[in-house]
Amino acid sequence: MTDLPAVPLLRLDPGIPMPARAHTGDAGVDLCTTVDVTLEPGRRALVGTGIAVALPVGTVGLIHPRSGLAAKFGLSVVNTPGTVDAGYRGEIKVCLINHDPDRVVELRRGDRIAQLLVQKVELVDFVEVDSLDDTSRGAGGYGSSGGHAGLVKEGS
Ligand SMILES: O=c1ccn([C@H]2C[C@H](O)[C@@H](COP(=O)(O)OP(=O)(O)OP(=O)(O)O)O2)c(=O)[nH]1
Ligand SMILES: [Mg+2]
Repeated sequence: MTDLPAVPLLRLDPGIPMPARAHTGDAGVDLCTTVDVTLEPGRRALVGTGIAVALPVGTVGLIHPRSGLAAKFGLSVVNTPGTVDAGYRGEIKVCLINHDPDRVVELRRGDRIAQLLVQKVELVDFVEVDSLDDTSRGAGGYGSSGGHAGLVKEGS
């Protein structure tokens, strides 16, 4: 399903299973926490996954939240998606955050807490210039195309 060779993966914690896809064709492999974590509302924690990888140059690992945990418990990743550089050989870690305003999130060692996607990435160079070409968007951004009126109620 890919023209890339299998990615070398070191299991730093033998008690944690190989990352795996829940279903054939899934974009990501699930990552587990190596530690129990209790996250009070609004709190975050950096947790280990027990794995290290050697991604091919020209690819990047992206750490995404799991949608089920996000929808059910408000659990997400602070820096989503986390960036795992091809040259990184340390343990992949995940900076989890509890976005739920009221409920504590309790995670146990071995729970699947996030997912790792591997994508090809262009390693472009940058060249300094004096001006940029004209486009219809120009410098417009951050809502310049409209569509936000009425989304926020007066006084909120
Ligand atoms: O969710 C993440 C994000 C990053 N990393 C590791 C792999 C990545 O290659 C390295 C550096 O990440 P990043 O470049 O996002 O962090 P930084 O704050 O810029 O650190 P550095 O100065 O080390 O680049 O940390 C993780 O294990 N998990
Ligand atoms: Mg960096």
